[in-house]
Order: sequence, then structure tokens, then C-alpha cells
Amino acid sequence: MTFTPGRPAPGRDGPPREGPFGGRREGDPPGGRRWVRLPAPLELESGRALPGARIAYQTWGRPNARRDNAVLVLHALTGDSHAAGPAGPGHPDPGWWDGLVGPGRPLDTDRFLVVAPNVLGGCQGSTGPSSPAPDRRPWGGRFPGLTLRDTVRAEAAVADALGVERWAAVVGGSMGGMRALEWALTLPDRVDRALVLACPAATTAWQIAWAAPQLHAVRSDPDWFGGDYHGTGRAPVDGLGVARRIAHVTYRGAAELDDRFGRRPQDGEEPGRGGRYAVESYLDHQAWKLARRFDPASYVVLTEAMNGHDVGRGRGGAARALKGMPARTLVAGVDTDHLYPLAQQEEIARHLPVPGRARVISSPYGHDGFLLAQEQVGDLLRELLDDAG
Ligand SMILES: CC(=O)SCCNC(=O)CCNC(=O)[C@H](O)C(C)(C)COP(=O)(O)OP(=O)(O)OC[C@H]1O[C@@H](n2cnc3c(N)ncnc32)[C@H](O)[C@@H]1OP(=O)(O)O
Ligand SMILES: N[C@@H](CCO)C(=O)O
Repeated sequence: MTFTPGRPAPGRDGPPREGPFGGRREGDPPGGRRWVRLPAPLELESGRALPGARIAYQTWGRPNARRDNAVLVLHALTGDSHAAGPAGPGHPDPGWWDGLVGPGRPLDTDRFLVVAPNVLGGCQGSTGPSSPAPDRRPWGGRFPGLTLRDTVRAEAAVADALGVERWAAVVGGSMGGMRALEWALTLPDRVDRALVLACPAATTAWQIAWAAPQLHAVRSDPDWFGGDYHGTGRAPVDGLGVARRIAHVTYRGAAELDDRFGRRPQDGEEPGRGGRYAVESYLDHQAWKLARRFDPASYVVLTEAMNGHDVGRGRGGAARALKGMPARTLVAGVDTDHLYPLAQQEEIARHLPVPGRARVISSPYGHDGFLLAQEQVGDLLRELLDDAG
């Protein structure tokens, strides 16, 4: 089944009418991924149940005899299980932490079994709104709202399938960092160490405010159809593109964009006379790139799950909850991140059971620094994994 957006996004860089996204529906495995089907309906925090869910994942390296060398790597909002490896069939881009995974690298595959799942609610192999519901029609707008705790409990099935009782470490940035916190606090007996990057203990009004126009953009696209567009040949790609433009500005450094683009017009175009500035063209490019590979309904489900993130919910508040983190936890943020500012990671570190666990990633790239400053992230991974406790 091919996903066919009904119309191109605005701007000159519209997505192709036939995007690759629909090729990733269940039953059509993308390159290199494996799945585990949950043995029973997943009981969600909302009280609803999600039947028949499955989680896609990729692995690198091998388990040791005691199966205590597994590291769980958790992706950000629009990432997926392809944490490492080249671009190829099923993977339009190289792995998002490709420099960190492999023999001799910080996530040393001669030493560790590295496991990267695609989040529940996503669109890269795990069950999400584009997957078939039990009646074989796409879940679409019927897909239940998720919390990040739901996504963690679904992933316990991956650990079980691999025979991993306890992760040597759970690591991730942004949504992956939120989920690393939740892994350690929801299933504390199953996590030995944690690396939490570029995220807050609880999503703030500032972050929910940035998400609001993004959600609105997707839902006000005439092709949203209440989330029930899957299989119609149309999709709210314009809305997703607007959401990505807004989000991408929050992901990057202000000085970085000024230095890179300045007031330069896009080649051959005249701003103010129907043409664009180079930075506008750049955002158009980011918009269509995402619209080609990501399901707008997954974007909505996962954005709402991030809005609901609060480690303190039902645990007596964040400060009390964070005392339950593993002693071997490191927290780091990016010094130019204006979406999840460094003060929020320092706040997390203040409440950890062991003091002195905050670190700083220095990068001009803003929030995306946790994806781009791989050498510094690698140092943090080595520090964490070499910590014998
Ligand atoms: C690497 C992956 O994307 S893996 C897939 C999973 N993705 C994720 O986990 C995260 C999603 N990805 C991202 O957030 C980002 O892509 C990042 C952070 C990984 C990459 O950031 P960077 O390497 O800094 O890329 P940058 O922001 O400079 O964008 C470069 C792109 O903009 C394009 N570009 C630059 N200037 C312009 C311009 N004036 N007009 C149009 N396009 C432009 C480049 O041609 C390049 O295009 P390409 O990506 O198609 O090759
Ligand atoms: N660029 C990242 C940032 C979100 O944390 C993504 O798209 O997933």
C-alpha cells in the first residue's frame, strides 16, 4: 500500500505525491527491523486498552551469557529505531546516532547489545494510528491517547523477548530522554543506569505553548478528516509541514541560523517579490522532508504524549519521584537549547539520589545538539557505561 498525499505542500519544495511513508505499514517490514507482538492488550494509563500492539526494534552487538550488557537507546519525536547504520532500503537517512554505535565506539558493540525500539504510537514499524486495528481498518482517529509511561510498558515486551531482565543503561534525548526517565521510574528493577539528555522532568507551559500551533496546524488541514485519512489517498501533509517549520525553529540555535543564513535571499529569488529568504527555503525543505517520512497522526499522538510528560504524576511530585532514579544517572542539556533550557536538566540533577550528575553539551545547534554533538554525547556515554558504581 502506498501512501499518496493528495496535494503537495506549499512552497517550491512540496513533498512528492507518492511518499514512502505508506510503505511502512504493518505487514511490510522496513529494512533490518524486527518486531515483538505484545502478549496481551496493553492497559493504558487512561483506562483504555490497546489490543494487538507490536513494537519494532533494531539491535547491534550480541548479548553476553548473563544478558546484563544490553543498552536501550530511545529516539526523539521524529526519530525511529534506525539509530545506527547507513541509509538504505527502509531508511532514507543514516542512523541518527551513527557515530556512537559500533565496535570501539561509545556504544561499543564488541561489549554491548544495543537495542533501539520505535516508540509505540509511531509510524516506523511499531503500532500507531496508521496500523490496522482489530477490525483491519487503520486505527486513524480511533487510536487511543498515550502517555510516555504507556510507551515504556509496551517496550517491556522487547526486553522480555531478548531475555533482558535489566538494561545496563537506558539512554535518550528529548522525547527519548523523557522516556529514559520514565523507564527508570516506571520499571525501576529493570534499569541499572540512565543517560537523560535535553528534556525536562515535566513538560512546561512554554513547551506546551510551542506544541499548540503545531497540533492546530495538523488538525486544521482539510485532509485531516478527524485523523481518519489513512487509506483515503490524502493526508494532512501541509499541516504537518507547518508544524515542522515551527518545531524546527525551536530545535536550532538563534545565532546558528543567523550565522548560516543571515538576510541572504534564496538563490535566484527575491524576498518581498514572491521569493524567499534562504532560511525560509531551508524550513520549507525541512517541512517536506518530514512530510515524506512521517505520519501526521503519529506526530499528533506523540506530541500530546510529550505534553503529558510529568515524572511526578501520581508519585508525589517530580522532586520526590526523581529520588527513585538509579544512582548511576547522568543528565545533560545543550547550552543553546531554548526549547528545553539547560536549567531544566540542572533541576532534574538537583533531585537525583546522587549529587554532581549534571553535565553540559556545548553546541551552537540548540536543542538538536544532542543529535549533532556526537563526540560530547559519546563522552557522556563512556562516563556512564564505565561507571562501575
Ligand atoms: C539523520 C536523520 O534524519 S535520521 C532520521 C531520524 N531523525 C531523527 O531522529 C531526527 C530528525 N532529524 C533532525 O532533526 C535533523 O535532520 C538532524 C538534526 C539530524 C540533522 O541536522 P543537520 O545535519 O544540522 O541538518 P541541517 O539542519 O543543516 O539541514 C540540512 C538540510 O537542509 C538543506 N538546506 C540547507 N540550506 C538550504 C536552503 N537554503 N534551502 C533549502 N534547503 C537547504 C540541506 O540541503 C540539507 O538537506 P538534506 O537533509 O536533504 O541533505
Ligand atoms: N530533531 C529532533 C528534535 C526533537 O527532539 C526530532 O525531529 O526528533
